[in-house]
Amino acid sequence: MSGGVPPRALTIAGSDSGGAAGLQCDLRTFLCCGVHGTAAVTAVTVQNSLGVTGVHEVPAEVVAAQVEAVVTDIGVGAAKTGMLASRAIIDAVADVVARLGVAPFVVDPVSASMHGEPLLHPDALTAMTGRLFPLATLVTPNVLEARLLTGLPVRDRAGQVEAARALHDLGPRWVLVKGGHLPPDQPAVDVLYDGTDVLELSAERIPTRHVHGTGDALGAATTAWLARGLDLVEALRRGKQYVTAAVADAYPVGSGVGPVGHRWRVRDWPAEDPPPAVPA
Ligand SMILES: Nc1ncnc2c1ncn2[C@@H]1O[C@H](COP(=O)(O)OP(=O)(O)O)[C@@H](O)[C@H]1O
Ligand SMILES: Cc1ncc(COP(=O)(O)OP(=O)(O)O)c(N)n1
Repeated sequence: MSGGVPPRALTIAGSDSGGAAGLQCDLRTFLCCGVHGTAAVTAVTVQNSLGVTGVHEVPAEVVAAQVEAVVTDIGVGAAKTGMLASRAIIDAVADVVARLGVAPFVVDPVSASMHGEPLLHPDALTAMTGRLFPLATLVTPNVLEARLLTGLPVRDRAGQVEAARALHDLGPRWVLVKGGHLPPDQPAVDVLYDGTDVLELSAERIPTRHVHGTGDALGAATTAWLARGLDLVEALRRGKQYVTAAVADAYPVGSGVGPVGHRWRVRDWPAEDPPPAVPA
């Protein structure tokens, strides 16, 4: 990334104090994909490997101001959303993204932590689908979010396709229904739908309990590759490769669920050595 202006990507997301998911995961992934990362913080969560015990929301106008400050000065080649917390924040994000023409725009409709604590007020769901989905290049619900948003059972691949079709009717260009939460005997298959064709992105399910941050890693890597100019399908293929490698590189920290790993991208730095000095 030396010399010249690097590609830039923006995450509009919450902070995970445990460092596994949220904007910490997104910024780490952006770097690992060769992109300068920027962040508009939506909420501060009190979170570790065992779960979320507190949420402090950022005022909606401050979230929008962060987006505007980044877009109008640094520039944004692609953006993603993570935890948006409230209807007011969703409305503010939709307004500023539409006004500034932020695109491509990846919307991960994060509704709960992997331990089940809510990360989105229930009354914000209609704003998510009504305001944000029509602006989205890609929406990336997991199986639980697809159930919540459609009311469909979504138990297998056929259910993923049915949900993707229903969600596509709400206005996004592409829908990806992720398969990480399907039963462990099924492969990790994500279903992509563009209104006409269904494409499967499949990977072997890696047997680990340390899967905190999978959704964010997939969305952020895809956003990074969009910022680098790839088309959606190729960016998503690389995002899927990234998250599969990250799950394979997951590690335990804390006494609960550990994070997916990003160290495979910097393997050339021996663990015992400091990273190269930054020139003054
Ligand atoms: N054990 C696993 N092995 C390989 N890939 C996985 C595993 N668990 C999740 N994934 C992949 O991680 C990505 C995120 O999926 P998912 O866990 O469903 O989303 P979220 O993190 O939003 O709940 C998807 O590409 C999914 O297929
Ligand atoms: C602050 C914050 N944002 C998002 C999440 C959920 O992360 P995600 O990668 O979508 O899901 P898991 O793979 O961790 O289930 C979070 N926990 N905190």
